[in-house]
Amino acid sequence: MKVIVDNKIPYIKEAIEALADEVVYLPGKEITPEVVKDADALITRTRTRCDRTLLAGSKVKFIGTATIGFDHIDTAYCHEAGITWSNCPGCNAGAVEQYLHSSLLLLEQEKSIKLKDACLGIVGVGHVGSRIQQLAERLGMRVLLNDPPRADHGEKGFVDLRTLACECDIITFHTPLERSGKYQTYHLANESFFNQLEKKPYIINTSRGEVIETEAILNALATGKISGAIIDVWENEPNINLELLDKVFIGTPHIAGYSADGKANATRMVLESFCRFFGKEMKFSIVPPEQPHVLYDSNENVRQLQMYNPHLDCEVLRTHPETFEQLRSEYHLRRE
Ligand SMILES: NC(=O)c1ccc[n+]([C@@H]2O[C@H](COP(=O)([O-])OP(=O)(O)OC[C@H]3O[C@@H](n4cnc5c(N)ncnc54)[C@H](O)[C@@H]3O)[C@@H](O)[C@H]2O)c1
Ligand SMILES: O=C(O)[C@H](O)[C@H](O)COP(=O)(O)O
Repeated sequence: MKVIVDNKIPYIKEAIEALADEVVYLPGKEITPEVVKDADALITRTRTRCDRTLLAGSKVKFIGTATIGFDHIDTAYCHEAGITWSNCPGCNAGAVEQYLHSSLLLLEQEKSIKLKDACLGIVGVGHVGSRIQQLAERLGMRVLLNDPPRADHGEKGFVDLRTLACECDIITFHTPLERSGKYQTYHLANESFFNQLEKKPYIINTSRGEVIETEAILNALATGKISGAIIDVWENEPNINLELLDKVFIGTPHIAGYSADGKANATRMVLESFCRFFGKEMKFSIVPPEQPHVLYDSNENVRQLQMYNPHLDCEVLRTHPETFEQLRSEYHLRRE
């Protein structure tokens, strides 16, 4: 069996080489139709678009993406072509929670937002959003939740986006990228959304860049409809809008989910799916490296920012925005 593996998936080598006859490691962008033609399986990340162009005429039967998001997989085409695919739900939700926690503390320390008096709006309350809800409640914030698919399933406790727009001091996006349909999220935050905002909130996006319309958020920043933004995901990565990078409070190169713990979860989960599909025994143990010995501060907030301060990632990106993809692929995976 031949498997193509994205060469930036950590902790996978020993396990996959024990499971497959031939393993080819490549950068995500170099996984081409030529390469996948005689492969049985792909283990990818978000950097490989898996669609008809890549897969037509190939032997591929299984695609596992070692990520939460799967908007890079054309699931309708996979269904049509009889290709089974899987993602890793929740694998790096803890890392995104860490990113949000540090970001909220920085808003309090540097932008004079009193978290205990503030209202946080969460758009999309799935694996990540639910953790952010619990985090915000621990921080003493008032929380409003928006999740139309869950509300339509009869679940209680959700409000519409307009209510979030009217009442929130901070609004954070955690939806999948849906380009069309009843629950479209493509450009969910557009001109009309920003026009509804009443409290000049801060906007946070760690979901997918296309959930926020770049021109609309730039306009909202310029006209003071929002007080600022924290942006980890961008339209058109890696060629991001430099004016937006310049204007945001914090801008990072799509690394909110980049913890060693989250990456190990992803690798383990993708291998488990692979084994389930091919009927192989799961003999591997994928764990992140041991925690480094660091003397952490006894104050909880200081310790949180000591463990992860997104300003540092922002500084590097602002200095060299042209290295967006390199900053990601060479990222020093942090610990949760
Ligand atoms: N920046 C990063 O490094 C990073 C890391 C992890 C996940 N992500 C992204 O974060 C997003 C959330 O991940 P998750 O694991 O929580 O996904 P999830 O599927 O568990 O949850 C998404 C939630 O959004 C809801 N939703 C769908 N359409 C909606 C709409 N139109 N309006 C409001 N809510 C809607 C769903 O009902 C669901 O509850 C995804 O886009 C994922 O790709 C980014
Ligand atoms: O969807 C996800 O899990 C995240 O966006 C993740 O951080 C993307 O990871 P990558 O494709 O860069 O490995």
